[in-house]
Parts: sequence; structure tokens; C-alpha cells
Amino acid sequence: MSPEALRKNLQVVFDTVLRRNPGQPEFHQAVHEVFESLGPVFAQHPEYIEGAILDRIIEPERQIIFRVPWIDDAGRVRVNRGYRVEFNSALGPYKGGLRFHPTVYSGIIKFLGFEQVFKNSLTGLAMGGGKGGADFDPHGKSDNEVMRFSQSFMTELSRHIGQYTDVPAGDIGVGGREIGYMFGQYKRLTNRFEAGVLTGKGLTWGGSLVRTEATGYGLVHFVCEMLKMKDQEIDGKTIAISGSGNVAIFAIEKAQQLGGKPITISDSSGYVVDRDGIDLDLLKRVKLEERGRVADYAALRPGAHFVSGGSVWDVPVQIALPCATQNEINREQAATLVKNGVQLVAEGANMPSTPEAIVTFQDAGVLFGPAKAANAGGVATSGLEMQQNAARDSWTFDHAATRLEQIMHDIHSSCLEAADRYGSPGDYQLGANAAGFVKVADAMLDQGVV
Ligand SMILES: NC(=O)C1=CN([C@@H]2O[C@H](COP(=O)(O)OP(=O)(O)OC[C@H]3O[C@@H](n4cnc5c(N)ncnc54)[C@H](O)[C@@H]3O)[C@@H](O)[C@H]2O)C=CC1
Ligand SMILES: O=C(O)CCC(=O)C(=O)O
Repeated sequence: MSPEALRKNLQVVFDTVLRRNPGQPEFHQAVHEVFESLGPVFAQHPEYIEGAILDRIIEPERQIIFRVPWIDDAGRVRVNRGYRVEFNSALGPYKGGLRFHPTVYSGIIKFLGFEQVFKNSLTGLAMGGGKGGADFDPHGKSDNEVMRFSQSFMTELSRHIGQYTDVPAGDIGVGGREIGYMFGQYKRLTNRFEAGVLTGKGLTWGGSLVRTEATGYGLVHFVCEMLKMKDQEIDGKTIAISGSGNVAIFAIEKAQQLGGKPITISDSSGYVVDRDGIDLDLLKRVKLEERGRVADYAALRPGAHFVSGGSVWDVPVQIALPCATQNEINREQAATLVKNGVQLVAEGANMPSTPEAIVTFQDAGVLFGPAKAANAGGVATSGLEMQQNAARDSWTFDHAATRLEQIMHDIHSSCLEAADRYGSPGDYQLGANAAGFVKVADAMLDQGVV
């Protein structure tokens, strides 16, 4: 197929995405970003066009939307909307997190599910891709309210999931507490202790050591691999991190263990600069025990200051690790980071950089580690949790941590190999998309038109 015919084919499929998914810009963005990388892949693999892989891969295998009624502490009936998008099962059971956040709607869940398909493929483990969640805001809710909501959410979700079907986990707003309530309800509804139905479980009832830390640790391992290619180390480098949740906290922990110096955290109300380096014990206390805000951290930490509003990306650093949410770095913020001398950006959050921000980094020669590859350590360790559950085993911390580090090393190599093979040496974005896509596409061809 000529390059022109190929371009037209991609455009026709993308037009279908726009037509079938109106008003869902995040999903359009995620699909467009992958399509941009696939020209050279199709040039080498015309069988993917003939097999209509693209036409199929953009359509979720199943989308479930449901009512989640629950009763708040005042006795009032409340109603939220729940989602599970089972995107692609070519490589294994659907796998991906659940997000509880007021901004959740179909477009967010679909973009996350689409990304998850390729990310899970990159891990080398047998996992398809899916994502779910609800427009429920856990902030300001009591434990009992979160429990009643999680139980009601699981009452419907339980019909659609299972260790061989679909295995949810956490994401924004869903951590160990929520997974516990959901697992309890699933067990009660099914009368089965089916450990492999959810990951991110408590350590005494089927959870894996290192799953809590895995996304942040994996991100830093990926950064170290990127730096190694330039004969550099993380030791001594200043780091800006956004967010202050699961991914941010454990990225800070691993970076500090390796001598890096994270100096920022943020949440939706603003950011904190702590030039002496983030005090991790204090951060864990404020965020994980007290469920506080970053302003509370600044109030307790001499020398740190809280900036209300503004952008954490104004702070001059050598490495930037966005770990909060989608589209949190736009073109101007990327340009500020570049102007201030950033050398490396790696995405802990899903799709945190807008397309214009990515181009800004790439044009400036900044090393750019895309989310699909850089934050895959979380879901990879979920895959390791599923392995332990299947074997009724539980590994030591060191064993799970070593497996995680090896997987991140392998993902890094796969990205660079694919970037070479498809004509853009050193381009992690193209490499991640191409390597993730090819495995899923081959499996889909093997499995026929389904
Ligand atoms: N938890 C996991 O294993 C994985 C999470 N991710 C992604 O990492 C990101 C963070 O997730 P988690 O840390 O798990 O969630 P979390 O709920 O533990 O933390 C989210 C953090 O982001 C902050 N945040 C949310 N919206 C914000 C905004 N508009 N501006 C600034 N800060 C904001 C919150 O205040 C919170 O500190 C998300 O994009 C998620 O999809 C990616 C891979 C795996
Ligand atoms: O561990 C999992 O299954 C989910 C992780 C996740 O949601 C993600 O990679 O974005």
C-alpha cells in the first residue's frame, strides 16, 4: 500500500472514532497518539490492514454502564454512574484499574482502557486491557459511605468480572480501602474466595508485596534505564513530581533511595516546593494516614512553601515526573520546563502530556518516556499478583521487586528495539506504541474475526 493510501486508511478509521464517540476528546486524543506511530508498522505489515485490525482495535469489545445507588450518612439516597469498558482480550483477561473521581465519564474510561491494551502488552504478561470507575468523589466521604458505595458498585460489577474474564484494580481514588470493600462484597455475592478477581488486595488475603509501590518504583526504574543510555544516573538530580497519591509517593521513595532529589508535590489546590527534598515520612503521614492535602504538608514542614494555583512545572529541575492526571502538562508548561533546562520527562500518570507538550519536548531533544511504558510497573505487578494467586503462593518483597525491575528493563529494551525497527531510533513514544500494538495485532490475527 502506498504511503498516501495508508494515510487515507488511517484517516477513515479515525473518522469512525470521531463519529462513534462524539464529545469524548480524551479518547480521540489517545487513539490519535497511537495512530501517529503506526504508519511505519503498517508499511512492514500489510496483513494488519487486510485483517482490519485497526477497525477492530478501536472498538471496545464490551462497554457496561450502570446505576450505583447508595445511602449517605444522613440517610439520603444518592446515585452515581458506574462504568467498565472491556476493551481487548486478545492477550488475556481484561485487566486495568477502577477510577473514582467526579470527572469520570465514558470518554475518560475509554481513553484509559485503550491505553491499557498496549501497556499490558508491553509488560510481556498475559493480560488484555480494560478500565472502569464511577463519577463518585471519595473526598469528604466517611469510611462507611465509601464502603456502601463500593459495595453497591461491586453488586453490579460482579456480574461482569472474574479471574479468567476481567480483573480490576485501583486507579485515582481507588486504593487498598476500596479494593477491600469491593473484594468483601464480591465474596459475599458469589460465595467464593476468588483471589484472582481483583489485584491490589491486602497482604494477608491475597495481595502481593510491592504492588503498592510498583507504579512509582517502576517509573523510576524506567527513568534510570533512559539515563543509562546517556551514561547518566539519577543520583544528585533534582526532580519535579506532580500529584501526591500512590504513584507520586512511591516514585519519590525510589528516587530518594537512588540518590535523586524530588522537590515538589501537588494536588488540585496547588503545589509545594521543598528545596531540601520531600520529607517522605511526613508526606506518607499526611496523605496516607490523615488523607490530608499538600498544603497540610507545607504547614508542617519548615522551609517548604505552598503555592496556591500556578503550575508545578514552573519549578526548575532536571527531571519531571507527572504523576497526577491526564493533560496536566500543556505546550506552555512544557516550554517552561525546557527553558528551565529539563533533561528528561517520564509519565507516571496516564496521558499527562498534551500532544503539543510532547512535540515541545521532542523538538528540544528532551528524553521523553511515555506513560504506556514508563508507568507499566503497576499493572505488571498486578500480573505478578495474579500469578501468586493462581499458585496459592506469596513471594518475598525482594523476589517481587526483582521481577518488577527486570520487567521495566525489558519494556525499555522493547521500546528501543521497536523504535529502531520502525525507523525512529531513540523515539520511546513510537517504540512503545509499535511494540505494544504488534503483539496485540498478531494475537488478533491468530484468533480470527472475533
Ligand atoms: N495506581 C496505579 O497503579 C497506577 C496509576 N496510574 C495513573 O497515575 C495517576 C495517579 O494515580 P494514583 O496515584 O493511583 O491516584 P491517587 O488517587 O492515589 O492520587 C492521585 C493524585 O493526583 C492528584 N490530582 C488529581 N487531579 C489533580 C489535578 N487536577 N491537579 C493536580 N493534582 C491532581 C490528587 O490530588 C492525588 O494526589 C493517574 O493518572 C493514574 O491513572 C498509572 C498506572 C498505574
Ligand atoms: O494494576 C492494574 O490492573 C491497573 C493499573 C492501571 O490502572 C494502570 O496501569 O493505569
